[in-house]
Amino acid sequence: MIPDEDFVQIQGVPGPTKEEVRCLVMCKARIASNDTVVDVGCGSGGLTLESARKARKVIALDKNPEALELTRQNLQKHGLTPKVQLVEGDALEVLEGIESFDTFLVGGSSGDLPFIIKQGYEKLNKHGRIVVTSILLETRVEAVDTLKELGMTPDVVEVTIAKGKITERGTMMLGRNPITIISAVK
Ligand SMILES: C[S@@+](CC[C@H](N)C(=O)[O-])C[C@H]1O[C@@H](n2cnc3c(N)ncnc32)[C@H](O)[C@@H]1O
Repeated sequence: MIPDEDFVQIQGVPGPTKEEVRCLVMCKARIASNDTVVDVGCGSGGLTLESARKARKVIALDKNPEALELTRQNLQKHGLTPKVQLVEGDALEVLEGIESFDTFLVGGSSGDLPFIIKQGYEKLNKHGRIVVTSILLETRVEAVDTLKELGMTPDVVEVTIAKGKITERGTMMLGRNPITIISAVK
C-alpha cells in the first residue's frame, strides 16, 4: 500500500482513505490483473491508485473537479497515469455511458447510494465485486439493503484503527473513526 504521507493533499478535498483501510478494501475487491475497476468518488485518489497498481484499467469519477485534479496529481506522482481514465460528473449521469466492468468501488454518493449501487450492478460483469466504504450510519444500512434487494449477500466489516504515535514517554494509541466496508459478489 502507498503510505498516507505520500499522497498530495489539498484543502477542500477529503484526504485519501487511510492506508490500513485501503488494505481491507483491496482485500475485499479481489482485483485481478485483467480487471476493469470503476471508482466512484475518487477524492484524493487513494483507492484509484491502489486499484491501478493491480488492474488493467481504472475509471475514476468524481463530481468535484478539484478532487479529479488531485487524483491526477497523485497518479502522476506515482507513475500510474496511463492506466486511469478520469471522468468528471455525478455518478448517476456518468455511469450510464460506461461499459461493463469487474469491480465497483463506491466511496462517495451524496445521498444517492441505492441508485448508484443499482446502476453499477447493471454494468457489473458476472462474479464482479461491489465494495462500498461508509462512514455514515445511514449509508451502511442503505448499502446492505440495496445489495440484498439485488439478490446479493453482503459481507459487512467494521474497523476502528488505532494508530501508534511515538512520544517521549511511549507510544500513544490514537483512535480513528470507525469505517464500514460492505462488499458483495455478483
Ligand atoms: C470521502 S471522498 C473519497 C475518498 C477516496 N476514496 C480516496 O481514497 O481518496 C468522497 C468523494 O466522493 C465524491 N462524490 C460524492 N458523491 C458523488 C457522486 N454522486 N458522484 C460522483 N462523486 C461523488 C466527493 O466529491 C468526494 O470527492
